[in-house]
Amino acid sequence: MFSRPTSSSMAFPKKKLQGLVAATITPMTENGEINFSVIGQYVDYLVKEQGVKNIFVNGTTGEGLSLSISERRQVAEEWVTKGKDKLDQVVIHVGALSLKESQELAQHAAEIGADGIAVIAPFFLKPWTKDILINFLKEVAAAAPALPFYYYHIPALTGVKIRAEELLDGIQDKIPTFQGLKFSDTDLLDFGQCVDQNRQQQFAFLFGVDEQLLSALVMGATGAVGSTYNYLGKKTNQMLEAFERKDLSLALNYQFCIQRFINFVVKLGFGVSQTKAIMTLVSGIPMGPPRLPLQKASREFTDSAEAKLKSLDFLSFTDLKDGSLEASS
Ligand SMILES: CC(=O)N[C@@H]([C@@H](O)[C@H](O)[C@H](O)CO)[C@@H](O)CC(=O)C(=O)O
Repeated sequence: MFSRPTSSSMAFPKKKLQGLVAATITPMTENGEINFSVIGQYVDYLVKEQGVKNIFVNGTTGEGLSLSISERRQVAEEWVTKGKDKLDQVVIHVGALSLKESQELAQHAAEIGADGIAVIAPFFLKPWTKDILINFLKEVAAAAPALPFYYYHIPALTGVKIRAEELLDGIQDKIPTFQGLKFSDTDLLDFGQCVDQNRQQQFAFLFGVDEQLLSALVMGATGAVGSTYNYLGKKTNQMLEAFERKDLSLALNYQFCIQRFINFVVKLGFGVSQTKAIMTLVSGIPMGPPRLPLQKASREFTDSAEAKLKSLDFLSFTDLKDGSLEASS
């Protein structure tokens, strides 16, 4: 249970953000406009077919930084509207290079009834110290004083290498709405220390490297945000359940199986464009092409990914049995 003391000015969520959070794709039409018409269907698909009831909107997978501010507002609004009474939590990524734009988006997220906001480090003119980064985040958080705030740590993309463990040290004194970390990095020492040093705070520790989630669960991750939960949510939920039951051998089977797929596509070249193609294939909902500078995934990629998904039984959602690790390729 979420038990952090609350101040009267803050509307904390009924419950802590935990479990799987799908980093949503922004569906687009063939001519590059946002395809709002499929978002309702997308919500139903996540909930009914993948068992995923939390979403992270306008992040990396959602091409948030490639959208205009007006588009980001409309996308956020559509997900909140279509997710009402269906989703548990809708977190909006409001990070931007301009503090003012970020604040505008944060305020907007509060107005439309989102459940939280997340922010990456500005990545062109960069903050070089922890204190400067905190100051930036604090100014954004202050624009939505009633919304839980998450820091989105993704150093490989932002180039801001300030360790999350350092950043979290005393963060709530500066940002009272701080409620958790989305950690999209493979440094498990940093992640483990974030958990170890902040257990008392009841923060959400959301891991963002899907192929390594089991290791992060061992380190104390309380949830996960990722692109593959759009179409491998059900499989990953089975892994979470096995971990919860302390059946580590079965949990490892699931993680290895998921790794086989991710390893396969990574070798072919994997990113947001390929995520769009795989999601279209698995869900049947057209995600469309990505926006420039990204390029549409090739036909060869989609065919190979489909064959791999079939060979791993990922299109039929059958349960893995303990020992199937040896049987599958
Ligand atoms: C760099 C990147 O896109 N990482 C993904 C992962 O889900 C990633 O696609 C997955 O682990 C496969 O490598 C997420 O961390 C990104 C994410 O949550 C987001 O879209 O904001």
